Amino acid sequence: MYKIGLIGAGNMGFAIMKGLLKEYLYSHIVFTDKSREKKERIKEKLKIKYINDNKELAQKSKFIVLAVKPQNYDQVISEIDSVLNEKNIIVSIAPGITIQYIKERLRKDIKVVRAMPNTPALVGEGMTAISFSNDEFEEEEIKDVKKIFKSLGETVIIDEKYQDAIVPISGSSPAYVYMFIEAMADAGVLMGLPRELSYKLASQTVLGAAKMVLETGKHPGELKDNVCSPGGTTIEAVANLEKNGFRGVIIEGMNKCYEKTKKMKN
Ligand SMILES: NC(=O)C1=CN([C@@H]2O[C@H](COP(=O)(O)OP(=O)(O)OC[C@H]3O[C@@H](n4cnc5c(N)ncnc54)[C@H](O)[C@@H]3O)[C@@H](O)[C@H]2O)C=CC1
Ligand SMILES: O=C(O)[C@@H]1CCC=N1
Repeated sequence: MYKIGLIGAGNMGFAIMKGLLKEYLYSHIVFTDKSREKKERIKEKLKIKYINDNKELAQKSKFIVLAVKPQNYDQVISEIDSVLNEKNIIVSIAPGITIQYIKERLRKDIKVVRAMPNTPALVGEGMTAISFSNDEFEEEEIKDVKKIFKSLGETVIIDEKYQDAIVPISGSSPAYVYMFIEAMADAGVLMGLPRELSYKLASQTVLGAAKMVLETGKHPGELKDNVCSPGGTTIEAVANLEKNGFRGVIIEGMNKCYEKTKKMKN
């Protein structure tokens, strides 16, 4: 019997497995994927075993993480449904798919966790928001779920009603943070800096600024003010970014992401 079985070993499935290895032995984890080549590559890289059949994986795992695209959920759920029992816990990481949606597609009353992780799990700096179906979970099971996601980085437990809003703020947001880093590096290159040096300077600065917010507890506005010397260089950039709608563009983009999440499969 495996502790954790992952169905789907793509970007997120792989990041989760890599993170899990900080807390669990590779012999506690198993996975499936449609792609034979991907399975072989991951087995080679992480030493985690794969199974070819989703049903067999469900039969042999306590926690079953559905790490496939939302459009594959129905098919995967119907494949594993017949072998699930009350000891199983399904962990869904798909945007917009509710706990109720999954429960309605299962013949038995199986416990379902809805979580939204992100790919920085790969380097132990993930952020996962977790919701439990109701009070049917035992203390030990809640502890286990927290431990699974804790091995990927930070966790918060939230009411499921907030899950759709988690997607733009931490599930999808690494993408736009990378765009920000890329844009800063492009600007560096425009000014004559070598590309690699630009990436290093931009990404360490994003990391450092994020740590400042988390560790000083200061308002981001105050931290920004501390960088802006009166009549200095920074305020020139800040004023120009404001003129071009820097904040508005981010808020609007995230709102689009939220609207799309709500349309996924609720
Ligand atoms: N990529 C990200 O940053 C995040 C993704 N998610 C969610 O995680 C889930 C997976 O996303 P990604 O890993 O990015 O997608 P992906 O496309 O990289 O991986 C999905 C994997 O599932 C496999 N697959 C498809 N159908 C299958 C089946 N019937 N049985 C077994 N394997 C099957 C595919 O071969 C593929 O390797 C999605 O629901 C996504 O919305 C959640 C948080 C962040
Ligand atoms: O783009 C997506 O649909 C997934 C959900 C969160 C991050 N990636």
